[in-house]
Amino acid sequence: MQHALVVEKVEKLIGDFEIGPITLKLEPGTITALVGDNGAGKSTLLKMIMRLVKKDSGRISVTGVADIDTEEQWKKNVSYMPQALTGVDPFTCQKIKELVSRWYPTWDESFFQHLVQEFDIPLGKKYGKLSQGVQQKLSVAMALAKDTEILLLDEPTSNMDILSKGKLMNELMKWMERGEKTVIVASHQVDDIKKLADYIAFMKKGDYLGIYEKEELIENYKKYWFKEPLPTFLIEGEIARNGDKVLVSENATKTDQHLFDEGIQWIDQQSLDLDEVITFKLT
Ligand SMILES: Nc1ncnc2c1ncn2[C@@H]1O[C@H](COP(=O)(O)OP(=O)(O)OP(=O)(O)O)[C@@H](O)[C@H]1O
Repeated sequence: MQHALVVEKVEKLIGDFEIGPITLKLEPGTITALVGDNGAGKSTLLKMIMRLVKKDSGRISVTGVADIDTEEQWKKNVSYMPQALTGVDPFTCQKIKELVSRWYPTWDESFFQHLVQEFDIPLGKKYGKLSQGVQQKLSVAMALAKDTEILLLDEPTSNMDILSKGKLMNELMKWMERGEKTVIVASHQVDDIKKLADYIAFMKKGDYLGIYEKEELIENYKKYWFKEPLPTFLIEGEIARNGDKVLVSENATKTDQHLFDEGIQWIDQQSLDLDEVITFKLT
């Protein structure tokens, strides 16, 4: 399988804060949510992929090309929506769009105009005068209109209202159907992750905890209820207990087998919600 984006053993030291090593191999046609606590290193990873921050070691390659030499080649393949645009406050949205779009040979003007309508973006207004939510709408509209194969989104909906978030989800899903698109989205929004992500990659305090298929991850985490108190020894897969009759597992297959072997019967069993899974992963 040809991966669309490969991040291999990437490391970065910021002061005494270590990020990585991070290894991610992303298949075309997938959305990966990058999830972690504040300051975990998610934005820094996206910036390293975007070459805005220099990595100390490791390799980042796109569609099998280890070193894309020119800016031009890079821009054909990758677009990035940062948390905030800097240095553009005095410019109108229209001007910013003109400055950005000319660099992208794949720029889709009619799609951009569709997003302007959909999100009600005031093209004639100065960026610095817009609310943060509207600034995000412009950023995301430009990122999608670049129509590159790889798209990196850093907290795209953190300031958006509920209606706009929903619209963006739908636009992004439709956008994925345009071709072999590969997306990484750094997000704290569980609803977005639930709806969009095929994979979830976790970071915690600079450490990379791995990448998981979302459905598989949800299936693995289960809560069990028992009639009788549990034995004191650790059950395989166990990660938490509430009292002595409720157990949480991160590997339901192993837990089921162990309980069966020990002749312990549960009275109820339930999958965890994604926000609970994320909480367990990051604590
Ligand atoms: N330019 C910089 N100078 C100094 N420290 C930095 C710089 N950029 C990032 N850091 C530090 O690196 C760490 C990772 O920051 P980063 O912004 O990548 O985290 P994050 O996971 O995106 O956080 P959040 O969820 O809050 O956006 C933090 O401790 C941050 O303070």
